[in-house]
Amino acid sequence: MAGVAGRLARLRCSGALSSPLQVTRFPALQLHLCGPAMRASQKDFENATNQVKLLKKDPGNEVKLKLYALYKQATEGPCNVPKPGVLDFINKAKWDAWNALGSLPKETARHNYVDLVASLSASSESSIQVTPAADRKQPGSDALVVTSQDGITTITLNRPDKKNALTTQMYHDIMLALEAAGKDDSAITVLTGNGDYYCSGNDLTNFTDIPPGGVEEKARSGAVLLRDFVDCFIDFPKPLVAVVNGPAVGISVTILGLFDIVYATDRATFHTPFSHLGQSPEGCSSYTFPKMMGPSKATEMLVFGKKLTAREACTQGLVTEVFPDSTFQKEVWVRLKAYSKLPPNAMRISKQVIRNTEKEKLHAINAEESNILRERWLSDECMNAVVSFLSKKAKL
Ligand SMILES: CCCCC/C=C/C(=O)SCCNC(=O)CCNC(=O)[C@H](O)C(C)(C)COP(=O)(O)OP(=O)(O)OC[C@H]1O[C@@H](n2cnc3c(N)ncnc32)[C@H](O)[C@@H]1OP(=O)(O)O
Repeated sequence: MAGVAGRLARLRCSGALSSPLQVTRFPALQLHLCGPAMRASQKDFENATNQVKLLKKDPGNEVKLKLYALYKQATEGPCNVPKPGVLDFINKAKWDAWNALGSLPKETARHNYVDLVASLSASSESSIQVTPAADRKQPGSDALVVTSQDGITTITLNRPDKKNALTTQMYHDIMLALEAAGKDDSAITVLTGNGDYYCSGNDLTNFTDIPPGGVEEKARSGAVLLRDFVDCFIDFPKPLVAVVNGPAVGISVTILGLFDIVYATDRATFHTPFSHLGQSPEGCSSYTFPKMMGPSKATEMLVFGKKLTAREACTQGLVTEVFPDSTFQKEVWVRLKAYSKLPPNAMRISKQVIRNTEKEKLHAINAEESNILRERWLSDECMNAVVSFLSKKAKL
């Protein structure tokens, strides 16, 4: 554990790569202002540092780095600490951002900080004032888009530049979206991705957001989140369809066993590299995969990380049907629109007849997989894999 703790200490990030609130957890953010402010007063600056803690929306890593750099410049002046080593990538990113401000005067930095926080607060306010269509509560960030049309509620993963990797916020938003979709007047619910990927699985930077309770607390809360997330798929009451628009990795693959239909473009691949990541299967795949494809094919995927093409996944029963990429969207949506016109109550009841017998078992398996993963997340094998990816040394 000492090795893990050491690496985690380097991974730990209080503003650059984690939640918005962590911007405020730098020791340096304890105020010790000196000198008069010329354009933004000391009071404005203090208010702004408090306002940052109240932002409702994660401003993203780039903005967090800017805030960090401006804060340091405003309170300490030009960067005056040694450059961190190349492997200490988080502190190096922070150092780079601060150092890039050169000899910017403290007063200007203070003013820019106040301006930046004001603009973030304004956009955060306007995003929660938007009245959602069809009385739907909108997700907490743009990373998830929920729409309803033609009797279909579509939940779209919308982080194409990150291959739709799932942030902690997105897990929560997907759960809320599923809860609402389960109760709305649509007949079918679809999960899909925006961009060239369907989803690259868990966002590995989630591991860098360590709470005050340390890595054990992080692993514990991660396991609770995972269990709750997968429970929503087990319990989803109406037909749930995955429109797999590109490659799928990790948890986005394992939960496919809980969908009622999986349509895939022939460009999609299905990859569960848990051993490579020092992790273990989740999403009830330790049960659904052997059941659908037999234990040995499931082992190739879940233990040895064999990546399946869409056609192979279809042969194994993980995918319902594969479509040529050029006609994928058109063919799939025509099909789904026709299905959505079928009597919704009959579809809902038929789904429940098919699925309900297994529900209790699936919940127990989900709880067990989540517990096992909690242990795995504390292992050196897992931490090494995450560090390798985040330091850009490894890709799947
Ligand atoms: C609480 C619930 C936990 C549930 C447990 C879940 C487990 C899992 O899901 S395990 C699977 C985790 N996923 C991965 O290990 C995938 C890691 N990503 C990759 O290996 C590659 O990015 C790729 C193969 C998915 C795509 O490679 P490529 O086409 O070369 O694209 P880039 O690597 O340049 O990616 C663009 C951009 O996106 C970032 N990114 C992609 N995937 C993730 C990810 N899973 N987590 C964090 N970031 C990811 C990537 O770092 C690039 O970012 P920039 O460098 O900033 O552009």
